[in-house]
Amino acid sequence: MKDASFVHRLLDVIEREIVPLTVEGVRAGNKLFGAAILRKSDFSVVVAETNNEIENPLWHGEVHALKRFYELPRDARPDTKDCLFLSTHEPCSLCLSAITWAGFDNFYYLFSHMDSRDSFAIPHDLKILKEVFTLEPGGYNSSNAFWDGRAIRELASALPEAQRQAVEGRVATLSATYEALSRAYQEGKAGNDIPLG
Ligand SMILES: Nc1nc2[nH]cnc2c(=O)[nH]1
Repeated sequence: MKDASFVHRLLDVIEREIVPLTVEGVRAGNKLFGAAILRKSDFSVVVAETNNEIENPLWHGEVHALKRFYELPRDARPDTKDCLFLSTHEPCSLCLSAITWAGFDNFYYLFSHMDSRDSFAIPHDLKILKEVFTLEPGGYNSSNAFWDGRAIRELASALPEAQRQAVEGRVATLSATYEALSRAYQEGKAGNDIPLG
């Protein structure tokens, strides 16, 4: 079981490292997705990034973080097996593949594919899984030969009740932050040159 301090550290990274980048990214017209790569040894952040689809529709938050990661000099870049992959939203099919090809054995995310569709009005992740891979929501193999993918709230649900509630309180605050980012993105997206907006 992952302890409460681990869960809080992931939320800290989202709040302090990813959200500020995403505020800027959304202001520029990008979606609200973000990601970070942390060292397993001390949970320090190697890179944090945010979605940059207005530059390139492949620069999803996760892929953009991987791009930055591989731009680091080799001696400043830990092996992916020694890293945690953190994503604000459950990785889409593109990002699941990128995380796999980069050699991570894990990822953690805050919001689910269904949240992306229902709370953030971005249906494409689930639609691509259904149309291209014939997968229903929750239908991909979240524990497989390559990695274990876990929702932060699933980790929280295994904690003692008071600790679970403390995590849920922080998740509620973050949800409000992301709802505001979502409104800003949706209001401005008509003029953006993003194929699946
Ligand atoms: N997880 C995730 N899903 C997306 N769907 C569209 N863009 C993104 C992104 O950057 N991350």
